[in-house]
Amino acid sequence: MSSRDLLIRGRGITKVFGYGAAKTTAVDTVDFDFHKGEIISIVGESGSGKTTLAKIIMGLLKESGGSIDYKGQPRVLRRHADRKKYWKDIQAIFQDPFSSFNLFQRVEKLLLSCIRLQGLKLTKDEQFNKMKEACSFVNLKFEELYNKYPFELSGGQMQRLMIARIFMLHPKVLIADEPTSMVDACSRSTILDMLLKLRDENEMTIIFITHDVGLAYYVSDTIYIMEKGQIVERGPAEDIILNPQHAYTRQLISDVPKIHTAWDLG
Ligand SMILES: Nc1ncnc2c1ncn2[C@@H]1O[C@H](COP(=O)(O)OP(=O)(O)OP(=O)(O)O)[C@@H](O)[C@H]1O
Repeated sequence: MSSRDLLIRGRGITKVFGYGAAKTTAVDTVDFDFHKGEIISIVGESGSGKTTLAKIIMGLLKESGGSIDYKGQPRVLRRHADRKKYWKDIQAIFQDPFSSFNLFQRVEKLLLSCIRLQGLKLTKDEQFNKMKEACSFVNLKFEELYNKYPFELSGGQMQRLMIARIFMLHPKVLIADEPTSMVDACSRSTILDMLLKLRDENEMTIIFITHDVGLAYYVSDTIYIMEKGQIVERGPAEDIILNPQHAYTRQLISDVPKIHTAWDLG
């Protein structure tokens, strides 16, 4: 991919929590280059710093050191207006869908807020059709969700609803932090296929945050392996999985049975 397509570039990103003996370096001098339409997975065990890095990219946490460029310019998130503009382009789906929604806002209000965020002026009928279209994209029936509160939905329905929001918002970048943690294997591949379809339709950049090397191999163009806050290996998904160079990558892969051979259920 040419440097022309470079969308987000991070250099020396570091995040330190706490002070003195209680100090934790959650993210340690991380460099990254994410391109338009690229699917990236950041893979590592629990506590390796993936979510902290995702929150920094998202602009929800301030880095202790390093710099991020967005579309070739230093990213500035000082004023509310800067953040609002950035969040029009970059959206996230987090592990726990219940933490992402206002639980006292009905489903239709939640979807309507996406239409407002885009600044669209639509008639009631057009609004209804847009919400219906977004729900059917993720195999949800809008009529069945109408008038319901998020806490009345299952975890899987909530995760689909989050993707429906992304469908409506058309962000340039999506950060998906374990987006299929609440669904069974079958719904899992449906959700992944939905996200890949969005990438194909919108040239969206997707950053998957996961501990699952198999998922990373299945969906990504590029894999970053993260251990104890550092990126220990990065490269095309095929190279990383089929020809891992770092001992930690080899260990992650060996924990997944038969990642690149057919499953033998006999
Ligand atoms: N707000 C915080 N205050 C103090 N320490 C934190 C905070 N958030 C994260 N940490 C610490 O930073 C380290 C990295 O945590 P992080 O949640 O980024 O890891 P992770 O790889 O996303 O883990 P998981 O897969 O379990 O979500 C951990 O040691 C964690 O305890």
